Amino acid sequence: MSEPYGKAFSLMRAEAEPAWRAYTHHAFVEGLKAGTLPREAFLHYLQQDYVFLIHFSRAWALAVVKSETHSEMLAAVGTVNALVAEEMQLHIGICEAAGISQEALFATRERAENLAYTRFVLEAGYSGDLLDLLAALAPCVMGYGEIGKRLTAEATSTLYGDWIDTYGGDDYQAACKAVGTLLDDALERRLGAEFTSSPRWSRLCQTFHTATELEVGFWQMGLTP
Ligand SMILES: Cc1ncc(C[n+]2csc(CCO)c2C)c(N)n1
Repeated sequence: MSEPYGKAFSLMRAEAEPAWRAYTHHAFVEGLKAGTLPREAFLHYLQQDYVFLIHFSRAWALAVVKSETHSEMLAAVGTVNALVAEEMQLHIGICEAAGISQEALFATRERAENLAYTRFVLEAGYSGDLLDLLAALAPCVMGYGEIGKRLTAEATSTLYGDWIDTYGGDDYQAACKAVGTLLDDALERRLGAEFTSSPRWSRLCQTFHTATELEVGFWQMGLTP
């Protein structure tokens, strides 16, 4: 399928090249695929990502605040729940197995690349509407969906299999589709069916592009514990 996560996402992704490819094919990702990523880098990334998820949960909670319909609220609240109940749980589990306690995880000092990304997303939501916020959130959700799907098919090692299964699995792929539908519907509701002709479109694509670059920075941070 050429638009597995909806129409707007496909258009925004095309506008964000080559940053999109740098994000989804980063050396960190290729290391997960081949099992060559040093364990130390992976655990460092997971600890930072735990802090990232705390702020991302806040951003998705803001999407509930910025919703204008019940179905928008349902989609946003479903993501808040998936984040807090499942994704953060994955990090806690893997870190605990590696001897990093939940207290240590919570006390992780946030790296600047991490802080820049989540505060950029929150600011997009604070000063804008649901569209500005979703444009900043989409690269994270769909990027990991693409990476998970590709690595499920191409991985040559089982070392990072739990991580790959989480994002390549049916549940997560369904969540990406749901966010794609939320984005398409929210755009149509606010800007009309021809949303790419709206004067707001280029700014939304710019927000998506910046968030994509911040994802590249996050992977790069992961490689430098
Ligand atoms: C740097 C970074 N980017 C994206 C994700 C993936 N992710 C974060 S929130 C969310 C949506 C709800 O599941 C998803 C998929 C991550 N973990 N870390």
